[in-house]
Amino acid sequence: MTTTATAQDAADLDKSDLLNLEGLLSEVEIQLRDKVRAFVDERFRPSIADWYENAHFPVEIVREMGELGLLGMHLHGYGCPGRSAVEYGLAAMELEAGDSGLRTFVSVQGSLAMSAIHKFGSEEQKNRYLPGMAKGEIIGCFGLTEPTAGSDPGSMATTATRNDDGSWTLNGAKRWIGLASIADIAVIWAATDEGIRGFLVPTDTAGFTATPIEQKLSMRASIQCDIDIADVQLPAEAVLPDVRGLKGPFSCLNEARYGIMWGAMGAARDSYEVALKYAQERMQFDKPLSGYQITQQKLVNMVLEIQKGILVALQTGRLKDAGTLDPVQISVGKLNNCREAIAICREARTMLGGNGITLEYSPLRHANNLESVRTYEGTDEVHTLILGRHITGEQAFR
Ligand SMILES: Cc1cc2nc3c(=O)[nH]c(=O)nc-3n(C[C@H](O)[C@H](O)[C@H](O)COP(=O)(O)OP(=O)(O)OC[C@H]3O[C@@H](n4cnc5c(N)ncnc54)[C@H](O)[C@@H]3O)c2cc1C
Repeated sequence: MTTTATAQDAADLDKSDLLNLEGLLSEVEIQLRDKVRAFVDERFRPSIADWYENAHFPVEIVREMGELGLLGMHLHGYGCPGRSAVEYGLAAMELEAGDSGLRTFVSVQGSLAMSAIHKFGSEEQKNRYLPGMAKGEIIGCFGLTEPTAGSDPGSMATTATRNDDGSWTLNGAKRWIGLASIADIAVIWAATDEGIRGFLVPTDTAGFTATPIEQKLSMRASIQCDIDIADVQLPAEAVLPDVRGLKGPFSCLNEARYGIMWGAMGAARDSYEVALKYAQERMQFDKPLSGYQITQQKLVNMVLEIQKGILVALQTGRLKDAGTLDPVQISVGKLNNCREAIAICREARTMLGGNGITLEYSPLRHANNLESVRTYEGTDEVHTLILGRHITGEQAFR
C-alpha cells in the first residue's frame, strides 16, 4: 500500500520542479506567477517566432503589461505596484520563458529607468513620470553604455556642462540603449564637474537622436539603439538631484541584474520542456529519443541546473526582501544562472536535431538571446572579477 502510494506520488512530481520548489512560495507568489505565465502563453507565445524573425518589438502589449502590474513592480508609491522582490523575480522568469526581449523590456522600464527616478529623483520628477511609466503610458530608457565605454563606464565621454543660468548642455554618444527609439524619456548619465550625474531627457529634445541597431543575431524581438547627443539643452531641474558618481547607475544595474538571474532560468526551463517533449515524441532507431541513455543524461543535467539556479534566485530574492542583500551576492546569481542557462538552451537545441535551428522551436532563440543577457548588466568576466575581488581581497579589473 505504502509502495503504491509512493510510486503514485513520484509519478505526479512536476518534471520541471522535482524538488517541489513551488512549496517554498506563498499563495500570493504562486498566483502572481500563474497570472504572468498565462499572459505569456496567450499574448506572447503565438507570435514570438514572427516577431523575432521580423525584429519586431510588440509595443502594443506594453499597456497590458502595465495593467498586469509588471512595470516598476518592486517599487512602492507613485502608482507603482509595490510587489516583493521574489514576486518580481517570478514574473521575470515567466516573461523570459516567453522571450528575453519581453523580460528585457520590463527590466529597462522598471529596474533601470523607473528605479533611477524612484531612487534619485525629486518629488516633482517622481510624480511627473512614475505613475505614467507604471501604466505603460510613458516609456523610459537608461543610457549608460557608450561606444567606447562598456564594462568601464567610469571612462564615459558624454559630458554635461552647467550654463551660467543653471541650465545644462549635454554632448556625447550612447550605445546599446534599450527602447531609446520608442522611449518618451531617457535617463542619461553624463560626466560633470561634480562627478557622474543622471539627467532626465525628453526624447523629443532638439539634438537627441536615437537610431535602432540593426542586423542583430540576438534579442531580435527587442530594441537597442545608438544615441547621439549634440548640444542638448536641459533646464536646471532636469538633473536627478539625489546622487553623484557611479553608485547612481550601479545601484540601478543591481536591480536589473537581480531580475536577470530569474529570467535566465525561465529561458532554460522553457528549452528543457521543449526538448523533453520532443525527445518523447521523436522516434529514431525504433524508439523515442527519450529512451536513450545519452538523451536522458542531457535532460537530467538540465533539470538539475534549473533547480539549482531557481534556488539561487529564490534565496537572493528572500535576502533582498529582508533588506540584507549585498551586491556581491547578486553577482553569484547573475554569473551562474546566465552561464548555466545558455548551456542548457544549447544542449536542448542538440536534442531537436535539424528542426532545432528553426524558429518553430524556442531553444536556439533563447540561447541566442542569452548571448546578450550574459553580456549586459555586467559580462561573465565582470561578475567573475567582482566575486574574485571579494574572495581574494585583490582587485583585478585593471
Ligand atoms: C541587447 C543589449 C542590451 C543592452 N541594453 C543596455 C541599456 O539599456 N543601457 C545601457 O546603458 N547599456 C546597455 N547594454 C550595454 C551593455 O551593458 C554592454 O554591452 C556591456 O556592459 C559590455 O560592454 P561592451 O559591449 O562595451 O563590451 P566591453 O566592455 O568592450 O567588453 C568586451 C569583452 O572584454 C571583457 N572585459 C572587459 N573588461 C575586462 C577586464 N577588466 N578583464 C577581463 N575582461 C574584460 C568583457 O567581459 C567582454 O568579454 C546592452 C547591451 C546589449 C547587447
